[in-house]
Parts: sequence; C-alpha cells; structure tokens
Amino acid sequence: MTLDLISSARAFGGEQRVYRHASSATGTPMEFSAFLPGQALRGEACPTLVYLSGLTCTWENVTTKGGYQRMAADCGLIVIAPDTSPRGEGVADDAAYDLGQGAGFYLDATEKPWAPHFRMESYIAEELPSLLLDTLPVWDTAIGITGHSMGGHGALTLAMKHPELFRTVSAFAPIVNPSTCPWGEKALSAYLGTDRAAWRHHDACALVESRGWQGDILIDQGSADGFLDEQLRPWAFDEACRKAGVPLTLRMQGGYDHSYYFVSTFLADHLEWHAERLTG
Ligand SMILES: N[C@@H](CCC(=O)N[C@@H](CSC=O)C(=O)NCC(=O)O)C(=O)O
Repeated sequence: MTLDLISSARAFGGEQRVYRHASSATGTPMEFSAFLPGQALRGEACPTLVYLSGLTCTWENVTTKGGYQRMAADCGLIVIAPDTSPRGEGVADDAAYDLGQGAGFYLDATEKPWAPHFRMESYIAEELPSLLLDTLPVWDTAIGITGHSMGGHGALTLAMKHPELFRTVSAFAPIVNPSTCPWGEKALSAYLGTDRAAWRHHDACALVESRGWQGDILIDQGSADGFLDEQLRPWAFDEACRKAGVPLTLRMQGGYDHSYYFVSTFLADHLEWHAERLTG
C-alpha cells in the first residue's frame, strides 16, 4: 500500500509529518499525522504511541495543540494521530457533532447506513499498524495507545481487545461506560443496533471485568470538565478496575476542563509514562 506524504516540518530534531493513504478497512482515503524523532529519521526502530482523538477532531487537533513534540523527541517516541472516522461525500453522515463523520467511536459498525465505511476498529487495530510497520521504523513489540474523550474510549477498548498489539494504555477524560451515557447510547445504538449485549464488547467497564489488562493504566480527568457527570464518570471505571484487580491511577486534575488546554498540560507526562513501560 502506498503512503502519500502530504506535509513535513522539522521539529525538535525530528519531523512532524502528515500522510494520506487509501484504506481497505474504511474504503475511503484516510489521513494521519506522524511525529518521527531523530532516532526514527536515522532508521532506528522506535517505540510508538497512537493517540486517538475525540468527537469533531481530525489528526490536526492534537498535532497542532497537543504540544507533545518536544517530549516525543526526548523519549525517542514516534507519535501517530489518526482521523476519527471515514470521511467523504459517499460516506454516511449526521448533522449532529456526535454521530457520523468525526464520530466513528473506534468500532466496526454493523448497521445501515454506517456499516460499509465505519470500520474504525479494523482500521486502528489491523490496517494502520500493519501499514506503519511496513513503512516507518516502528518497534513492533513497543506500541502503546492513548486518547481523549471518545478517543480515550477507543484507546481503552482497543487495548483490552488487542493486548498483543497495544502493550500500554492511558487516557484523557475518556468515555468509560458508553452503554450508560448519552454520547455512547446514541452512537452504539446507531452503529451496532439496539441489542445491548453487543455493546459490552465496546465498553471499557465491561471489558476490564471480562478481559482484564496486562499492565497498569493511567487516566487524567479534569475536575471542571463540563462532561464529567453526564458523559464520563471515570469512577465507574475505577470501580471496575478494582473488581478486576487492574492497577489504575486516576488523577483528578483540579480546575481543568475538557479542552486541549487540559490535554496539552498532561500529554508530556503520558508520553514519558508510555516510553518508560515500552522500553523497560
Ligand atoms: N460541543 C462541542 C463538542 C465537541 C468537543 O468538545 N469535542 C472534543 C472532544 S469531546 C469527546 O470526544 C474535542 O476534542 N474538540 C476538539 C478541540 O480541538 O477542542 C461541539 O459542538 O463541537
């Protein structure tokens, strides 16, 4: 498969790039950003962190507002930021910001009109890693995943479903129990249908109890996040991890909201946390 380089800029001794490629998983063109530290430019295999973004985002939000490039360069970490859904004129969409294009929820839809293109689990957990391993100096046994909000949901659920691929996982203000919050109930019923048993395979609280996790987990959550009580409720995941015996560090960050001011404050911490575990 061919990767087209859309842009490249020198940063902290490495390069911030954007790629486009034809995706067989989604049947559409897909774009992602890739920060390559100096080590990667010299051809050394590097640990890699995949960052999944939230509702309404593309690769661009975290790449331009996350401020992670200095720490990625210091840790020798490749950082990949994919898009949040398939896009295009022939792709189903919804007028609301929390369904359709920009709101793929990192699962493979089974329902019309979403099923033909909304295959983000196959894209993130199969096609993209295979493409990265073929084209960039990604260290194959040192891939971690993180994400924000809907992307935090994607990071937690995909890690627990694909532990052989994703060795480390963390999240920022994740949706942890989509089966019981308005964003999740809307998306899961549209993409998967109304049988709630199918939703459990895409719910971090259910997955940690049924599958557990091979390591520890780090979550940062702002205490002034406007979505905290209605959509996020990280204490449900804290309780599920306790029951499953999975060590979770849930850091409630006083006064922080849901924005990229919050994400960018703590993203460097997460890069360092992943790099330590991926290379240790
Ligand atoms: N009310 C907003 C909702 C969109 C929003 O807040 N998106 C967040 C992620 S929310 C969960 O997945 C985000 O990351 N936005 C991009 C940014 O750069 O801040 C709306 O109507 O758009």
